[in-house]
Amino acid sequence: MNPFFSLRSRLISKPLFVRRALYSRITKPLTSQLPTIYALSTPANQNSAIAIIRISGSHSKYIYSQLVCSNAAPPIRKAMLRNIYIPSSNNSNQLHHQEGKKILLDSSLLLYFQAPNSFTGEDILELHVHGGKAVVDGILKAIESLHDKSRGKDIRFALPGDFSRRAFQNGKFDLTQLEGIKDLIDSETETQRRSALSSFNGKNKILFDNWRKSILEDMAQLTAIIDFADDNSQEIDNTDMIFHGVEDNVKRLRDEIVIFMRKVEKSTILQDGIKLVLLGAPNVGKSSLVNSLTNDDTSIVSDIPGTTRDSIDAMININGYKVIICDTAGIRGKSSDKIEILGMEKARRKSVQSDLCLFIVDPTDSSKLLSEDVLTHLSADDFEGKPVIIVVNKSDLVSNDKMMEAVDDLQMRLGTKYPIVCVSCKTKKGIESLIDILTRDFEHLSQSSTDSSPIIVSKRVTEILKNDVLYGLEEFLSSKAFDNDIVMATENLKYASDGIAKITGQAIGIEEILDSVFSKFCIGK
Ligand SMILES: Nc1nc2c(ncn2[C@@H]2O[C@H](COP(=O)(O)OP(=O)(O)OP(=O)(O)O)[C@@H](O)[C@H]2O)c(=O)[nH]1
Repeated sequence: MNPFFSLRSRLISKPLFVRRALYSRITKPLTSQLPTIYALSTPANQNSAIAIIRISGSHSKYIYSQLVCSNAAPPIRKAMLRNIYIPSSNNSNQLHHQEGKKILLDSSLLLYFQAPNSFTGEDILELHVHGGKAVVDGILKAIESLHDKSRGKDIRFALPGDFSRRAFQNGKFDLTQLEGIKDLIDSETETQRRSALSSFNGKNKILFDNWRKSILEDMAQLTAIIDFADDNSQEIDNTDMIFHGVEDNVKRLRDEIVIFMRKVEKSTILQDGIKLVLLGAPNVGKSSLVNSLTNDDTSIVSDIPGTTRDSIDAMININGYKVIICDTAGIRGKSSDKIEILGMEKARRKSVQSDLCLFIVDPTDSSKLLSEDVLTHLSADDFEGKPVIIVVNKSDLVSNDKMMEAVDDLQMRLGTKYPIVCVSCKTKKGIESLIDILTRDFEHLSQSSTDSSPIIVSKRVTEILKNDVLYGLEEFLSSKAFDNDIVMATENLKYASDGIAKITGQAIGIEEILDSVFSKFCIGK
């Protein structure tokens, strides 16, 4: 028997493909047997003008009719203003409907989406209700009261990520797109939003699908070699050529994935935040600069040297970049104060671990422009190659000539290695130029610019890319070189292609993957 028989049969037995194909032909969602779910999709326990309750599943229309006390079908995809009442279908609520009196809960805007043309692929009802706690609780209770399993009305509160999970199960999105939606909701800055949007729009999905297609094509070629070898056929005498062709493809793909991973690595800085550390002698204006960049009073500013005795981290947004700015205790000469010594040591450590440093100097006293401590720190081995910007602060206190003198002096002692920016935290002069320089450095650090979106993928995706996809491709390349065992080599390619299937959610037995992905979503998503 051809050793590839089972391999080939496994290749064509992807249940999700089959399910997707089926889904495109029928309108009934694949999740139609599941309970109808509902949840508050906007933040809980907060008073707001509007709160949105989302309901998804086959009983959405029933819930609509019970809440609005009408047997007419809801208009599809049309906003409608309706009174929402406590449902009468349930015995306990009969009391509320004595003498035909309906109990009004709210007057709300409703939207109805009919399967399969909805986010989940199921019937969806959205209730845009007034955002008071009592209103929301009352309506959620009203929906809950409609659950009656004996009458086939299985209705339950949604678990975290339930709506997205249904969207996935009904083939509306793949996992990378849904992770993109989660990132979009979590995004705090413009660059995070842009990268999340490109995942959500399916940019990564297309890339991953193409990679998988390429591996499957290579596997098909190798399978053909085995088939012909089994038949003892002379028809393919150029098997070596095919093999080398596959090998070249795999090498190309491996290199492409390595470059992709590098870009992902650079882009993760956007999620975690760029670490920006401020250094300089006491009283040069480090805390004032933090406040100028953040436009608030994050740091304590005082004219007593040594006010900042420990490092202070603050998350700020500079031109759309998430930045963890660290105001340090400064670097100064000898001190006998234990806390000060610890603070300076921490400042050194922080600067070594940072992505970028700002060295702030004060031009008012040229004798203190660059202390020996600062020079020693800049030339330290563990600081080698660190991007640094020299900021000459307090420009409002010196004449233009004195400022130029200070800049010349700095260039003479430091060379042209570091950009020098003159600012005044008091008048804000030069702060915009500093932000421009910082933005260029951030672009460089994260390999992102307005024309090239950074790539952010989840930790789950990077781990599978590394441990399954790249591993499988590397193993293919080495097992092939080792003993030309095509069966073994092809199994390695299968391992890589299954890895991609796990990423997008096309793999067999993905329940545990789904649990791990959707548990990170919030309720109502
Ligand atoms: N005129 C003027 N004064 C400034 C400027 N920047 C800071 N200062 C003043 O300089 C003093 C020290 O400022 P800080 O921001 O506390 O300096 P620091 O470097 O954080 O000080 P340490 O916490 O001691 O390390 C304060 O009185 C500030 O108001 C500036 O651009 N112009």
